[in-house]
Amino acid sequence: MISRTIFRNQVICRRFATHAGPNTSLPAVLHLKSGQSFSGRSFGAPKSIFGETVFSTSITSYTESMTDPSYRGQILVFTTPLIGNYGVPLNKTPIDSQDVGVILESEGIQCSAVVVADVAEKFSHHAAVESLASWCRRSNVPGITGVDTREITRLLRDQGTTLGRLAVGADTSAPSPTAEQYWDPTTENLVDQVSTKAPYHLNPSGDVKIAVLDFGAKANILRSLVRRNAAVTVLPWNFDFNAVRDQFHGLFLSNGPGAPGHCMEAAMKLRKTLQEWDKPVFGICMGHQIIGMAAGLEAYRMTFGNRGHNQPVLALASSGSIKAGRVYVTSQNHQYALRLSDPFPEGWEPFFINCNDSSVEGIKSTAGSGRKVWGVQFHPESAGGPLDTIEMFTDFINECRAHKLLLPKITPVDVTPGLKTVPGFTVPRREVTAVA
Ligand SMILES: NC(=O)CC[C@H](N)C(=O)O
Repeated sequence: MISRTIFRNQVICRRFATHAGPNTSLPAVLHLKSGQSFSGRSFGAPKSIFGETVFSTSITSYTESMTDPSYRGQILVFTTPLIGNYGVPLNKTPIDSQDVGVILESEGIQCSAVVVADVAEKFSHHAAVESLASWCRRSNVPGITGVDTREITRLLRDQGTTLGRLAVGADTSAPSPTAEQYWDPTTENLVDQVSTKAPYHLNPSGDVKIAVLDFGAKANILRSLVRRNAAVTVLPWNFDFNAVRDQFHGLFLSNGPGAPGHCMEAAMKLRKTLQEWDKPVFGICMGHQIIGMAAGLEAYRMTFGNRGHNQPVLALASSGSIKAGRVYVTSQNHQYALRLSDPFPEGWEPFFINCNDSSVEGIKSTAGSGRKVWGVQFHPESAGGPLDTIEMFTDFINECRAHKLLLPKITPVDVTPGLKTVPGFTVPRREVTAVA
């Protein structure tokens, strides 16, 4: 049985692999605003683009990263050298109550371009239907292969996230762009481009009603709520939640692309919600930054940002499945963070801190505040990445179930059973700045 399945997959892969290789006929050049240029070959769409050049250290899940709406406007450099070797799956599922309509993180590729050391021309995976090059071509997204991604990453790691241009074909013989020509995606409200335009429902027969403010929600966040039997209503990012809040048992704020400052309007509406509504609120990444801004904290642009699936965070407080003193390995993709203020706004406390750069990784309402509100900078839903903190979704749903509904709690799974807590362990304060 197993060998027959392997044989069938090999036949399928060979069939697709024969006509799915990269378009190696065109030259491509990645220019950085800091002055460096890297020459390689084009694959995917034969077009040139501007964007913000960022690197991710994730070793798997290029399909999930590329469809994550938080990568909107970014030229994504993969530090893993061989990308594309398991191809790309069909991004559709039959709609049923437990489903959110896609296999990947959104309907299509969200990043502006991809940069890889060595794009795989042949791919092998039972669910793959096409190559990375073919998917990029079909999606009108350019890629460059054959460049030294170690060198690019070392530059970005020293000077910080840098604006870039991927020039393809005839554009490669044009001079590098001038500083004024580079387009900075963070000057635009990218959230408005990716958020749903109209409210929609998932799993309407679920027993707890959750509103999701969609700043560019990854599908696995919606899946993680639906799988815990939530009835989910997804609302546009600037929807007036206060007008409908009585219909819901909890509010969730999603991840999203670009600068959080563009969403100040949402933060001000949330401030009113938090003053007048006592039900649970949970936010991830952009959602966490908006909760922080509503609480009175400042969101600032980091020099480097964190993108990868191996970011260690230390829990500073216990809450639900999270134990103070434990280090959790997390999936991350962000450029902005909340500033650690001293004192913290009244009624709030830091929840997690990053073990590498000491940035704020989570905040929560204090026990005495009368509220249950948490935000985390990392991605508990991962896709891809480790599931160390996945039970934070169970914690949120349980708080919503307990709040006046009096439904029984779901038992969380201990996903890190072997981990010991280290009472009193703190991360030394480190300053991370760009090399001049
Ligand atoms: N994944 C996210 O939600 C990212 C939030 C925000 N765009 C940042 O870069 O920090």
